[in-house]
Amino acid sequence: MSTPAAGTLFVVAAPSGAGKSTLVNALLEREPAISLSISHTTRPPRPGEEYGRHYYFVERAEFEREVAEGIFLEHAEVHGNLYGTSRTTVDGLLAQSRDVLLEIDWQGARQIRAAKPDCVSVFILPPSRPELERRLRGRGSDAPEVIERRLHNSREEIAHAHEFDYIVVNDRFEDALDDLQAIVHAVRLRSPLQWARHPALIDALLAP
Ligand SMILES: Nc1ncnc2c1ncn2[C@@H]1O[C@H](COP(=O)(O)OP(=O)(O)OP(=O)(O)O)[C@@H](O)[C@H]1O
Ligand SMILES: Nc1nc2c(ncn2[C@@H]2O[C@H](COP(=O)(O)O)[C@@H](O)[C@H]2O)c(=O)[nH]1
Repeated sequence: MSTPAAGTLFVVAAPSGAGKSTLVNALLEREPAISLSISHTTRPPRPGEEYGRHYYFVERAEFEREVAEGIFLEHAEVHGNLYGTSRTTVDGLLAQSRDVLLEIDWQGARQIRAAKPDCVSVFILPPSRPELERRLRGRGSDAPEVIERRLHNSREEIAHAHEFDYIVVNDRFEDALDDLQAIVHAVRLRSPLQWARHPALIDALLAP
């Protein structure tokens, strides 16, 4: 008997505040067959965030022990906190032919590409730097110094956009969501899309 095909691993990254989580949550409502991997992190929970639903919140010592035990498929330090993806969770879901989505940073995406070359990676861009800042501040979830750090780090994140298979601009939310869903459908149909790479927008977002 032949082995059933493994699911697809989707990787989504973005500079903080571009709207990645909001887009991914809306995509998962449209595509309930995709499982979201819940990461481990040493970041303290934001108001309303729950253990096991948004993240597995752990102390740094515990996270470092887990790294040493090899439980992570990828892990990275992002904005001063550690984040990691459980290997057994992802491999278990893929083996059950489930599609899995990882919301991770560019460093993690690089590690995933090396470990799982068949993964499909998507980078979300904001339409402009002022809009990215408006969204980060408007979210109201982070202290001013955390927002400054994330805005500063956004340049490095965006500088890696070209490493991703697809780039989606999150200007009008519904358009970006349609784009993300079109990518998922194209992957399922094994019919790669011709997709814009947005070099001028990337240059503008990286400009001093
Ligand atoms: N297209 C959009 N237009 C206007 N606001 C948006 C749009 N998409 C998302 N937002 C808002 O921007 C804010 C940041 O979104 P979100 O929390 O999803 O960002 P993120 O990229 O996941 O950030 P982080 O990586 O820090 O978690 C939220 O308040 C969200 O409602
Ligand atoms: N490499 C990884 N990056 C991750 C993971 N989970 C989340 N992230 C990224 O961290 C930043 C900040 O997230 P926040 O929830 O504190 O706003 C963001 O870019 C996430 O995508 C992970 O498991 N590995």
